[in-house]
Amino acid sequence: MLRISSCQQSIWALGQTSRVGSKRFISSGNTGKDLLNLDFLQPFSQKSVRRPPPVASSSSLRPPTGHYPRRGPNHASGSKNFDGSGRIPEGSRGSARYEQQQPHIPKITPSSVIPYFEANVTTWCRQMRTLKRLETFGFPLEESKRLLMLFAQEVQHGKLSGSEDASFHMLDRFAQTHEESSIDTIYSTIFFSWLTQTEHAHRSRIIKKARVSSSTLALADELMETTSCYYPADNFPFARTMHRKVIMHVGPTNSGKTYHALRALAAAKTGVYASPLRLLAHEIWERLNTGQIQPLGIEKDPSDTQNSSGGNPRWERPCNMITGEEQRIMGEDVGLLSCTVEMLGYQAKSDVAVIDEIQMIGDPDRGAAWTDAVLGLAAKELHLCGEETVIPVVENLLKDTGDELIIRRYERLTPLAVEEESLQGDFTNVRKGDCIVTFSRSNIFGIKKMVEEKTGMRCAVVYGRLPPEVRSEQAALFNDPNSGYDVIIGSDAIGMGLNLKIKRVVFESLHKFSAGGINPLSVSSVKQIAGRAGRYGLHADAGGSTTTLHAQDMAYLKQCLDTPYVAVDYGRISPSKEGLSTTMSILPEGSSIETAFDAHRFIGKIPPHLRYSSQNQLDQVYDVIDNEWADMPMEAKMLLLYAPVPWRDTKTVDIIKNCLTMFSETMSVQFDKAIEGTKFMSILDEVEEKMKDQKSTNSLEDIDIPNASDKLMLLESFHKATVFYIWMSFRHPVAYSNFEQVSALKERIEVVLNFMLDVISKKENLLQFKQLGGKGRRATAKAQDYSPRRETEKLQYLNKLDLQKLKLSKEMGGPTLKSYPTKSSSNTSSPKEYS
Ligand SMILES: Nc1ncnc2c1ncn2[C@@H]1O[C@H](COP(=O)(O)OP(=O)(O)OP(=O)(O)O)[C@@H](O)[C@H]1O
Repeated sequence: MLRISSCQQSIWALGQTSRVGSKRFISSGNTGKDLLNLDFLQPFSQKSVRRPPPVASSSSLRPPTGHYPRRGPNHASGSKNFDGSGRIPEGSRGSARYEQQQPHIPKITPSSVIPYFEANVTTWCRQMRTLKRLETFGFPLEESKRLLMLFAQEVQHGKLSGSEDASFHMLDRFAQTHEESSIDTIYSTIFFSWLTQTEHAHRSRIIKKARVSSSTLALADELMETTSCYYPADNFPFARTMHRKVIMHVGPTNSGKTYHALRALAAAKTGVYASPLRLLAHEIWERLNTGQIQPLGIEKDPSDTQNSSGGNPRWERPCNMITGEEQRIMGEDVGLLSCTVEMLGYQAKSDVAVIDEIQMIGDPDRGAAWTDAVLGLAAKELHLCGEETVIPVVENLLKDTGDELIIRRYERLTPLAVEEESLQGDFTNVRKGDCIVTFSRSNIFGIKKMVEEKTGMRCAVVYGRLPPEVRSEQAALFNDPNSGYDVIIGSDAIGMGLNLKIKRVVFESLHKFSAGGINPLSVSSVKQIAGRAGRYGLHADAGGSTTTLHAQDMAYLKQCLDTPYVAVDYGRISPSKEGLSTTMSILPEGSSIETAFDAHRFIGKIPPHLRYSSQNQLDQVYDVIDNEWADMPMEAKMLLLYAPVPWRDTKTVDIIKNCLTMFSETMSVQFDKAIEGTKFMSILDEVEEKMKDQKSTNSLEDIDIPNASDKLMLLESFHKATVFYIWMSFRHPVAYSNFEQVSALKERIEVVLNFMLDVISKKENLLQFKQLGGKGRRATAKAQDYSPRRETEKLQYLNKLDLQKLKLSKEMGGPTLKSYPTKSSSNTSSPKEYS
């Protein structure tokens, strides 16, 4: 636990000492263990009043006027056509693409919603977590008990389930697709909408029967008002002044969706490309600047020449780039911008905006950024590229904006064949142009070793923990026919964003470990990954194929490719920074960030086609921010919440904590001090020495790095720490003043990581090969040399290295105030981007 010094307290002078919120008491299941002995509920728990459910037509489900949800002051008049029905969307039964299977979640059919609601209300009201949650929101315990008792009584007497009331409280959400906590959430939001109903008779009854004070009712009203977001489109007044033309480009992977949207962008005077990945933002930025995207309406001309990047000089479009950690500014008056979706700004109008991978709107962790982008981009023409499955969610979002929606459907440009046979577990069947997909990091290196031994071909590797720069480099090696890297081994990170010359995708496995155990890959993931084979325009022999390593997986592969995409049931929404701050100001003093999020999740009304973002990834964040840095000012907490912090990586988090301590104590964060006591620099130096050895022998065979796998992992963590520092230096340039040095360090790590990827499969047996079906025959490894291009680059790098190290050690000594070429950063929000 970090100690908060007195100096820190004076900097974070909010005087917050007592914490009310804690997540510990919130248990996940309704097991009965957390039931309180709430005698006050006994009169109602025994007699469940059952009545036949009313038939709720979609029109009858419209919230009555004069009730919550309240609309913000900026509500656009064009949004009167919002349906607000809460009806169960077509195709919403199936598992959502990004959700875990939750077998313990009850199946509630539309016709059993009301019996379910009434029969289980007492259980919900009796749960310890229900009462405790109300307490963290500031409701007095005794009043909460009486309120819950009255609520249970009224529910059981059918007071909330007449057709008008059922629709007002949106009871049909019980029958929509569920995630783990949704039953609890739905009960809670119904409870609050009941509590804050405005009719005089209702209020008098509550005051009289539950003996609730007016301050408690006022608190409920205030919380309801600040946490409700029933008309999220209203949060973007700038876009609401426009009548936008929204064009959805939908179809399978490799069907040309993005191609058409990008042509419109390249022809626009002003425009923005929003990417799911840093890598992709970079790629599009480069392609626009170097004339590799043919602007719509501009034809090829026989007299056209090629620039050094292979682009057409007539098509070059100056474009800036902003991601969480990088800014490439070509000029102040440049009309185009490529950025990650979390870095979008909503204060400027443009002609064309492109949002890529729109189906990410359903992603539990990041989906809210896509929802904001769809609602908030003030573009005359908004292009959304992605899967067809997301159309209903977008349609629902746009009902509230009055925009025009055009849907363009595409077919795959090249055929994708499923091969008759698997590789029969034999790596000698691997061919040039294969991409082998596996889901653990150690498997990746094990397979690389096996393939290299058995076929003599070299393998590039791509997986999620690798920095995007290294992934790009590995992809370039695979795409370069002269590099010697003929095979690529990857995790599902290959599914998005890299242009790879894959001829065949081979699944080592179709199961992946994720929270909750080992689960089969979703249909959508299988299609997306397999679809990378035979990228249009990259192969002379157009078309690709897919298969599995093991025969037993073939049936599931075929089944997935034959199954239609599963619908995205709902989009995601997150409380805004401002919303959270207001909520914090209403909650009891010292409340945690987690309590503020909970208030939004468990009180506020949101439209039926949206859900709040998942809390899964925030657990570690709460641990650090709420427990260790409880006294940190709200603004600093919010910044940290959106910073690129790999919360599960304790090595990186330790460095980040050092940075935060330095920031709070001295307002000067020196990176060398933050990493003091770690092995990071010594490992980096050690590997760089090995690179020099390799330079003299020109062979990897004699390079021996003990515990290379562990060191690789540490270097990956080290890289993430540099990324965090650079990100913070954009927000606090004076305090995080080692920007240039840390950037140089980051580049060094990237080069070393690439080297390690080569070394590692040579020296370590990372896998039980039998498990992979290897026959144990050790083929003579062919000595592999680097391609001339790569070798020259490496020599140049090594020559620069000593110079750089010298400079770095001098410069890291003390605080230096540097100004950076491009620090716009009016937008410091949410770079939780994937890289
Ligand atoms: N009409 C076309 N003429 C030339 N090249 C095209 C055309 N359409 C698409 N391409 C090329 O085909 C490849 C796939 O296109 P694109 O990236 O637009 O597909 P996509 O449907 O967006 O797939 P993904 O979702 O996998 O990115 C790209 O390299 C693109 O430049």
